[in-house]
Amino acid sequence: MLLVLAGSETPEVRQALVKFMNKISLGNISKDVNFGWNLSSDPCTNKWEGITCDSRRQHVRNIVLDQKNLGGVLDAASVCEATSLVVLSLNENEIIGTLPQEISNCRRLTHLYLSRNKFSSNLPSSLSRLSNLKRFVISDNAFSGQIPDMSRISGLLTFLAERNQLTGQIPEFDFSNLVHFNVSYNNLTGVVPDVKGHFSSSSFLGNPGLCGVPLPSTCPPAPSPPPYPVAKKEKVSFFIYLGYAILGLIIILLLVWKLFKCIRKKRRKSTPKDQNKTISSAGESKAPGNRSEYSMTSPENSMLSASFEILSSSLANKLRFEDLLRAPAELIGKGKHGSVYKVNVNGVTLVVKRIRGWNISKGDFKKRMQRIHRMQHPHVLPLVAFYSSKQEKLTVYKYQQNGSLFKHLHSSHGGQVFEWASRLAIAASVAEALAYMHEGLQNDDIPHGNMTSTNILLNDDMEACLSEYGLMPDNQDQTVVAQSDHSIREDDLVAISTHNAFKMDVYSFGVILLELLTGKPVQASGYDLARWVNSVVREEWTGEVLDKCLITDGANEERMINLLQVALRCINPSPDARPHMKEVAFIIKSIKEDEEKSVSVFSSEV
Ligand SMILES: Nc1ncnc2c1ncn2[C@@H]1O[C@H](COP(=O)(O)OP(=O)(O)OP(=O)(O)O)[C@@H](O)[C@H]1O
Repeated sequence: MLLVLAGSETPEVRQALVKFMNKISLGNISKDVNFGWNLSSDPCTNKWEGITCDSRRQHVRNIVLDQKNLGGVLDAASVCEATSLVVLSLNENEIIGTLPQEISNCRRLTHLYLSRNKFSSNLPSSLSRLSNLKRFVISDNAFSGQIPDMSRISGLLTFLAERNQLTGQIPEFDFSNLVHFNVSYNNLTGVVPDVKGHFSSSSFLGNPGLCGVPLPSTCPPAPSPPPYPVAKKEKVSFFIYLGYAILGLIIILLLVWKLFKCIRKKRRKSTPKDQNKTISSAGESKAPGNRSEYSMTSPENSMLSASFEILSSSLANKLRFEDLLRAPAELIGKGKHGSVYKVNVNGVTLVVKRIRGWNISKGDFKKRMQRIHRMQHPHVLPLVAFYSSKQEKLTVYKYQQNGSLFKHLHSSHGGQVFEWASRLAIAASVAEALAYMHEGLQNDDIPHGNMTSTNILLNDDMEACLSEYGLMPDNQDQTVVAQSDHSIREDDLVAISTHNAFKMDVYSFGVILLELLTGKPVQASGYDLARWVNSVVREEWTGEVLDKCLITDGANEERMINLLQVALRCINPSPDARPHMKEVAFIIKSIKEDEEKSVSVFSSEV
């Protein structure tokens, strides 16, 4: 009779798995009906012991055979025929022999647990090809030889190899990423590598030939290089030349110091003259942190002031355009559309964005800024004032000392995790704000135009505010569009309509969600976040894109995946297939509510 096993592993895979089981169990266990591993059944639909499959019960994902009294050898070539295998756990058995090179055929393997067995011989060099590996545990075996180079496995979180017979030096590891690392009680030698303060001596103890921090034994000084046989005469002339060189250096330093003093004197004298520069010729500092002075010529004074409008009533009494221009300004950034200055006026710290090259009339700019200002939302940073002349436009906002989302995601905070709940709250606030603005400004054709994590600022209560709404020149800056929407081909640019510009905001918001979920910057040295996430997800390794520090911090993976699905919809290459921000905001709000409920249930249980 022909046995038909619908939607299951192929006969070849089943055969390979049974072969693996025969070898690892020394041929005894396949006869044991309780294990159920045989050719007339299917590992997923007939639930072979120790096997779990994917949700559609088609492919083997995990093999967990801990404490099963297995005393044979590991046939890696056979078990890796199950190409979707993610977890292989064989802890606490009596398995003998080697870990074969063919283990690298298990390309998707993320967890490999082999502790407390009788494995021996060298670890295979092919381990470095298991690029998805997160946890590797081989403690309490008799592995010998050198630890292979696993530094290319960027997602490795655990490497536990204590109580083996490993020799040689500890190779390079990405210690800033590793969460668990232990090579104690082996025969390793040499200097302990820089573990960046992440691991204590207990990870290295019991290796008599190891030395250096964090172990108590200091390493002997490196042998000094053999003395260079220099003739006495040569030595003397060397010192003479050295003397000349030092003298020359002192003279040069003296000259530079004199020159510097002269320039400073001249500058002090010429300061009153420089203050007559107009705003359009005011010097821009070349690097953030330098100071530059705004100032204006008196004949134009009244004309310039007339183009200046204050919108925030709380600052209206205090702020005069002249004060703003005269105040010392610190350049804090140069973006695609101009420069940003931090200015202190009458005790209030403001940010002035100087927009260049926007071909919009004074009147249209004024109407646009007033329209945006009327929208008011708690998560949109209000405009304090604006200025418009033919050559340039200025917008003024209150300075947000907690900085941008970009800064919080991508700068180090002393090892502190930017926690999942905060990231989700930011996603929800920004989605809500953007949905509100889109709805109110749809008829005026004013999208945000430049949604980036640098334009999401955190206020004094660490709540997200959307900044610089509507500052992108309408459809003018096509290269900006092309840069931020990677789905748009250059020859399609002419076709970009305002409708698409709103959908562009949705795309850019999706990318911000990816930044929140992965903790990775949008672009760095040739790599592109949206493209990378799409490629990993296509390979069905969805969970792999999530920020590791969130996972180790106990963030809920299911809700992260839900948010990832929203992000993927937003970055759909086809603008029309992207959802409206209103729908996006609704979904994120419900994910956030789920999160809050689970936290409150958890705290009431505690
Ligand atoms: N109101 C503000 N308070 C504090 N920091 C701000 C404020 N506005 C802008 N910044 C910060 O100033 C820097 C420069 O801002 P800018 O908007 O020019 O840069 P960008 O967002 O990288 O470029 P662009 O918006 O032109 O694409 C950014 O780091 C931004 O987060």
